[in-house]
Amino acid sequence: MIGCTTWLHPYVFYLGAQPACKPANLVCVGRILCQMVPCGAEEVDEAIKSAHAAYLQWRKMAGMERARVICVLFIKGQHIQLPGGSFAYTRREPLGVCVGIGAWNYPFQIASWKSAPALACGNAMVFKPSPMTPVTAVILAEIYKEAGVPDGLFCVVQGGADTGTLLCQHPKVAKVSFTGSVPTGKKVMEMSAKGVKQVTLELGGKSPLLIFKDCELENAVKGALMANFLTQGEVCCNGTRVYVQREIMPQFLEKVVKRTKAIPVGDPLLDGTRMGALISKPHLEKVLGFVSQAKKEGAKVLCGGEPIVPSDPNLKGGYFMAPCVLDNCRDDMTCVKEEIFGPVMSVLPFDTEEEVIGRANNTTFGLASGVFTRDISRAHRVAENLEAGTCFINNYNISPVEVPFGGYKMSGFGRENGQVTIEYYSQLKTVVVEMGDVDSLF
Ligand SMILES: NC(=O)c1ccc[n+]([C@@H]2O[C@H](COP(=O)([O-])OP(=O)(O)OC[C@H]3O[C@@H](n4cnc5c(N)ncnc54)[C@H](O)[C@@H]3O)[C@@H](O)[C@H]2O)c1
Ligand SMILES: CCCCC=O
Repeated sequence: MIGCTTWLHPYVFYLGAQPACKPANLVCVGRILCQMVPCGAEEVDEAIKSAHAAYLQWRKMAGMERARVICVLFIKGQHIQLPGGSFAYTRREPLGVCVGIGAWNYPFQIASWKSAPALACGNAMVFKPSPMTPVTAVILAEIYKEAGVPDGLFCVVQGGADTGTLLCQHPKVAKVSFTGSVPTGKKVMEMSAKGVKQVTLELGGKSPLLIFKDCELENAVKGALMANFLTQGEVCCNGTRVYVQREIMPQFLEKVVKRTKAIPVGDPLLDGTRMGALISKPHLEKVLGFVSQAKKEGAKVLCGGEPIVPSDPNLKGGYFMAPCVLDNCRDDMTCVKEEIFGPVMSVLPFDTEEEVIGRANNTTFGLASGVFTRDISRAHRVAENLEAGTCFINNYNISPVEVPFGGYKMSGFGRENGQVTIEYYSQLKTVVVEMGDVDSLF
């Protein structure tokens, strides 16, 4: 393990049932997966120092040399011609030791999306996974080690808010890339500002999905399911406010409810399963609380919204719930305004394009959005007018690693994935070269 600081003890981690992160030999949920000790000031300092020592060697390596252990994107500067044959050029240089702090819902991807470009640009990274999902970042450290990444360059520290705070406040840290909720993101930004550290914030969302009457309805229904129920609905960019043009609402609801009721919920290691358990008991209770609140505010539950105890005795301790579709929703309801982060779809009618764009943008979030229509002009017009970092046209939740991902408004700033990531893990040095004599004023 490369400089991988992982201790065993008091932190107790329960196994959720996320297909992406679940070890293959464990099928039970609600049981202890592992126990770890949160890192304190001494361990955090040790990890940052070891990352810094590795960085001093790594930063000197050419992109081609780094490419032997990590697939390096083309990192290049510019040449700028000046009068009299003089010129300037720019170099993209690394920032130093970067910190990555991750959420629990995409633990391996978040660790990879942050560390791979950071290392490719010549930085070191100290990564803190969520205390709910501490294991996969350690596996990533082992993968890097096997690939030939130098010792100390990628360090994993375990812990929660206190450890995260120590990382953000450490004077040797040049940048913090954070994925998590808006309230924690604000704290991270505040702490980083004190040390004038660069920040990338990948925060929460409450994204709109607009379904026009001229859409291909089967695709729109499938898209709405992808936008709401992928990974138990625990996805930041989910399109949980589903606006459907009034004329097609009955057909849409009939199809969406039929498909939702048929989603196989259970053991994510089985091929046929399409939805696992939620991450924890408190989170399940929070999501169910949103459903109760929605009912009190006038929403109608068309299906799901209640806990499920699967028939398999191995799954009895798990935090399963039936995916839920809410009808009769209004823009002022809690379920429509707040991020639920569970399998709950809120459906709302609309009449005109102008009206729905105004309603879709009436939120402090701006992570993603989607539109289903056969009208190509409308599709691009809507994409332009929605205030969000991503707009999916005639599909939803397609996020390949080549494509930039990130938010507008309170969903954050900076981008992950794609070529543009280089800008967020490097700084620009300008070198000015005089080819003649110095024309001095003095
Ligand atoms: N935009 C994105 O790319 C993206 C991706 C995944 C998840 N998310 C968001 O993440 C949230 C769910 O994740 P969560 O519950 O783990 O979020 P969270 O904000 O509670 O925690 C995120 C991380 O921050 C750490 N942390 C907590 N307090 C801290 C502090 N004071 N200083 C430094 N670090 C601190 C946590 O230990 C954890 O590692 C949702 O809002 C979801 O939308 C966003
Ligand atoms: C595209 C997946 C981003 C992760 C959000 O929760």
